[in-house]
Amino acid sequence: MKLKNDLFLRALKGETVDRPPVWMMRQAGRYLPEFMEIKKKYDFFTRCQTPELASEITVQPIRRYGMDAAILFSDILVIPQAMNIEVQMKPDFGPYLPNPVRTQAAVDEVVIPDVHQELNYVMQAIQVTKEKLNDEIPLIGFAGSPWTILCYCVQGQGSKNFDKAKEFCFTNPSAAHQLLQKITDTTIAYLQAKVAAGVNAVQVFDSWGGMLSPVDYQEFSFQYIQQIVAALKDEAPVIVFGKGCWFALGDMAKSGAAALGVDWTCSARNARYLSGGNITLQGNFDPSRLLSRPAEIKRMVTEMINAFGKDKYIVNLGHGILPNIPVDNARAFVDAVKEYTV
Ligand SMILES: Cc1c2[nH]c(c1CCC(=O)O)Cc1[nH]c(c(CCC(=O)O)c1C)Cc1[nH]c(c(CCC(=O)O)c1C)Cc1[nH]c(c(C)c1CCC(=O)O)C2
Repeated sequence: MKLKNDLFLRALKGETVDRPPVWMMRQAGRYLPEFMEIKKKYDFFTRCQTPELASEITVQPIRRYGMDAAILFSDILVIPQAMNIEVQMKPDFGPYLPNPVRTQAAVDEVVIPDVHQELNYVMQAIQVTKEKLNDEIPLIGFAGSPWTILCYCVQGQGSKNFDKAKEFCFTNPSAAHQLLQKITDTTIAYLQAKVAAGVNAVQVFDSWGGMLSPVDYQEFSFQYIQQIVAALKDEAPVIVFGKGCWFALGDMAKSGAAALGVDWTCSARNARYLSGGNITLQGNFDPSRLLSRPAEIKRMVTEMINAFGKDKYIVNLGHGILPNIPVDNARAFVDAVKEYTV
């Protein structure tokens, strides 16, 4: 079915456009009052697991601002949860995994699930969301990178440096690679199922890739992302976003990905240079810059588009939107793109 607004998919193909498409990482979230209303009534995983709620939260930012793509409300941690690892979302704390995976025996206990069964609620949420979107705009599905998922599985919670996750990789690489491969196999099946259920593109979030040195990144992160891209690229366009991973843009550009995410510490010029100048890039507004006044946000967004160029470019933030962003500032970000003319 042809979408009424296919700007995002055209940018992923590298086609010439009048203006670049825009969406925001974590756009379905806590800066929206209508999201907070739902959050008051249902806990985190209930929101993820109830297709009616997940689809409603997904379309909330679209109704308010009219972005060019929607991203399914869910979380990267539904994968470890489906792999027999307990995951809790503690209010005002974040993810908490009471039994972190830190030994070979614990890795052996991790299962590769039947994603159609264990994560069937995600596929249902996709179908309901597609109905609500009514072929207006594309829907993005996502997963965490295997390294970023391992970070939570081993550390057991968020961390400034993920020291326990790194210690596990560096002292027991054989067990670490077995865990990474189990996560990779599950993620491939999961993303393939999401595409079959109706998502138009997928994004892999390597949120903690930048914690690794370039050499360790190859061993513990990139080779697994490469497997995911290779398995998915003929089924849907794949966006790879690695926070702090500017050093890997060259390898990522050759991976078969349709587009690469960039964070705000890398200039547009550098990102184009490092990625070879031919692949679509996505990013990279500093999420905290949405705290500037709306007029200044608009000016900076226009400058950002000029720096990346309107083609082969998707306007986004350099990481997820912060909960304390005023709703009118988020609107200024989206409107600046829609008002863009060369
Ligand atoms: C690392 C990571 C996680 N989850 C995710 C990542 C990768 C992206 C990134 O780096 O930001 C991905 C994610 N999580 C969520 C989405 C929704 C879709 C979207 O709008 O982008 C997406 C794409 C919902 C969520 N996931 C979570 C919330 C907030 C809690 C809540 O709603 O109760 C939302 C809206 C909880 C969550 N989930 C996670 C953390 C660290 C937290 C708590 C801290 C935080 O909120 O940022 C793990």
